[in-house]
Amino acid sequence: MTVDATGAAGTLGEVAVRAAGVWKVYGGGQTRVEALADVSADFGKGRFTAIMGPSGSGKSTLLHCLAGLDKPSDGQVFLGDVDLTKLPEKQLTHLRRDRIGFVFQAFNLVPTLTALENITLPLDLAGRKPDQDWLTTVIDTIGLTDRLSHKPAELSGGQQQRVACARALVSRPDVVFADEPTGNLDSRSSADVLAFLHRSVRDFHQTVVMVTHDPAAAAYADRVLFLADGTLESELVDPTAESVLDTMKQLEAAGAEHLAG
Ligand SMILES: Nc1ncnc2c1ncn2[C@@H]1O[C@H](COP(=O)(O)OP(=O)(O)OP(=O)(O)O)[C@@H](O)[C@H]1O
Repeated sequence: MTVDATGAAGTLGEVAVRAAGVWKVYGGGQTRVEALADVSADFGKGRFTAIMGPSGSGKSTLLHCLAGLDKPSDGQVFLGDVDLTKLPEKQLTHLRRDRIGFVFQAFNLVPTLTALENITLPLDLAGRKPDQDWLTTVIDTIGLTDRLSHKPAELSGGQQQRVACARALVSRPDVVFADEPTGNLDSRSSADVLAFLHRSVRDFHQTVVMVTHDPAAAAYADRVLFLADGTLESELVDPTAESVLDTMKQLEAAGAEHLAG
């Protein structure tokens, strides 16, 4: 299925990232796995998109290809009008550093640095000065002003993940890619992190693409794409936890029927 929704709820907007006929094939012969099979999708600028699907359906592979962390076997990925699949590794590294933010399930903070130093690390590495107004806005929004001098080990999991989100946003990237950002968190901390990502989109026009297993997490997004066996099977605009759950059940039932048939 080709999904061509450049924005949610019928608003046609600019495209931040585009997958065009993306394939990712591992192995060959009897061990050949089509992790992605001809996936095409647009991810609107200033939108929050969730990617869902059963285990092994290709979610992480798609996220990694979209973020330039992995090369598709075939097809193209555009960040704005730059084709990531054509970029030499060095330019790709610079582009990831300057234009993309990442949030992973394991918070990946540097243990010897304070929360503030972790947040500004991407800019320090790039030799850039933070935009003070934006830095203050991000820090105010994550709600950790009184914890900035703490090391990661002195913060809860939810607080560490909010620091990781702030780090992803500090350079005002074109897109933040989040891979199961709430996978290690309890429901209260998950809600804090998701509310922050949601606010970064709604109030600050950032763009977020998030892989999740959790229907409640997906409900924070403007739009949910559902993968099954490496292909896009379905899409929901303005999702609720209930509508996401229903769609997942339908896809699972269709998958079971397909296997039985
Ligand atoms: N490096 C690899 N070599 C071989 N097969 C791989 C590799 N990486 C992923 N795969 C396969 O590609 C398919 C998609 O994997 P992927 O990790 O993208 O799925 P996922 O939907 O993110 O799964 P999960 O929800 O369990 O994390 C799976 O069948 C997986 O076994």
